[in-house]
Amino acid sequence: MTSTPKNKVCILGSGNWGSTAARIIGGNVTKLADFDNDVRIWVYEEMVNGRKLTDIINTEHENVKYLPGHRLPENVVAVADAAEAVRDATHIVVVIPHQFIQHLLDTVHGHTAPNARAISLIKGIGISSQGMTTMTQIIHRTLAIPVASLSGANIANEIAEERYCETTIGCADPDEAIVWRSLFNTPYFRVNCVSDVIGVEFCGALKNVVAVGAGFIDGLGLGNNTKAAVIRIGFLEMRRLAMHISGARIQDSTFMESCGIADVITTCYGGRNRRLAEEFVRTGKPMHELERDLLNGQKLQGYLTSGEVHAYIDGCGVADHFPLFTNIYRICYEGAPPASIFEGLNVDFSHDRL
Ligand SMILES: NC(=O)c1ccc[n+]([C@@H]2O[C@H](COP(=O)([O-])OP(=O)(O)OC[C@H]3O[C@@H](n4cnc5c(N)ncnc54)[C@H](O)[C@@H]3O)[C@@H](O)[C@H]2O)c1
Ligand SMILES: O=P(O)(O)OC[C@H](O)CO
Repeated sequence: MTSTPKNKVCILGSGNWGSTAARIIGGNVTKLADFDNDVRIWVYEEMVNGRKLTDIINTEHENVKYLPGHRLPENVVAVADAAEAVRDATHIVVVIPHQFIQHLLDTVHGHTAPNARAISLIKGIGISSQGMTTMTQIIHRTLAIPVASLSGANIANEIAEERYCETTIGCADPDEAIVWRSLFNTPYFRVNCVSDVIGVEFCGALKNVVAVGAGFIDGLGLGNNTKAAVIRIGFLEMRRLAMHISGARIQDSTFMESCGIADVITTCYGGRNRRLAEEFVRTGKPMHELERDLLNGQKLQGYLTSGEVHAYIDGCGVADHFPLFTNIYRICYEGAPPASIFEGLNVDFSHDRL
C-alpha cells in the first residue's frame, strides 16, 4: 500500500520577517501530521564575518544578520539555490522585499511541483502595462499556481519575542485557508482568515507610504495629534486607491482587520519606514543612502511604493484625489520641503464607499 506523500513547506526569503516566519512555521509543522518536518528556507547568499550565511544558519541555527538573538528550529534548513528550495514543495511562502520578486520568480519558474500553492507575505506592489499589480497577481501570473496573502500589524522583531499580535490571511479557497492558518497560527500570532486576497495585500503595501508620512511628522517634531491626522488621511487614501484599482473585488471589512487599521498604527509608530523617514527629515540624506547606512542589509519598501503609487495615480490623472500620497512622493523624490506634507489635505472622502 502506498501512503500519500506529505506536504512540504519552502520559504523563499530569509530577511527579518522571513526568518521570523521560519521560526513559526518550523515549530508548527512538527505538530501537523500531514506536513513533512523539514522546512527549506531560501537564503540570498552572502558572506557574514567570512562565512556563508547558509552555513551559519545550518550550524548555529540563527540568522545572525537579519534576526540576531533568536534561534531557528533545527528542522529549518537553509538553501542557497531557489530552484532547489522549491522542488517538491507543496506550500511556498514568499517573503522577500518586493523589488526583487520578479527575478526570484523567474529563477524558480519551471521548478515548482504541479500541486504547489503559495502565500505572499510581501508588502509592496508592482506597476505593469496592466496598471498596478499586487504580489499575488505577479506570483500567479509567473508560476500559474493558487496564491494567498498574509499581512498584519506585524513588526517581525516583536513577533520573534513571541509578543501577542494578530495577522490576516487572504485566501479565496476556505479549505486552503485552514491549511495556511495551521502553518502560521500560534498562541502569540493569531491568524484571522478572510477571502479578500488583494484587499489584504493593498493594505500591507500602501500602509508603508503612510509610514513614510508619519516619519516626516516625527522628523518635524510635530507630535501626536498631527501624526494621528496623517494616519487618518493616509488610511482613507489607502482605501480610496485600493477601491479605485480593484473596486468591487475588495471588501471594506478588510480595512478593519489586522492588515488594515492595526498595521497602519503599528507601522506609523514602530516600523523601519517610519524611522528612516524621520532620519530623512533630520539629516537631509536621501532614503537609499539612509537604508544602506542604517539598516545593515534590511530593505525599505515605503519610499519605493510611494514612487510606484505616484506613477499610477499620475498616469491615471487622479493624483488630485490623493494629496497626502502626492506630497509624500514630492518630498521623497522632488526635493519638496517636509512641511509641504500638509498642502491640499482638504479632500472630501465622504462619498467613498463605507
Ligand atoms: N521585517 C518586518 O517587520 C516585516 C513585517 C511584515 C512584512 N514585512 C515584509 O516582508 C518582506 C520581506 O522583508 P524582510 O523584513 O523579511 O527583509 P529584510 O528587509 O529584513 O531583508 C532584506 C532581504 O533581502 C535579501 N536580498 C538582498 N538583495 C537581494 C536580491 N538582489 N534578491 C533577493 N533578495 C535580496 C537579503 O538577503 C535579505 O534577506 C517585505 O516586503 C517587508 O515589507 C516585513
Ligand atoms: O519595518 P517596516 O516599516 O518595514 O514595517 C514592518 C511591518 O510591515 C509592520 O507591520
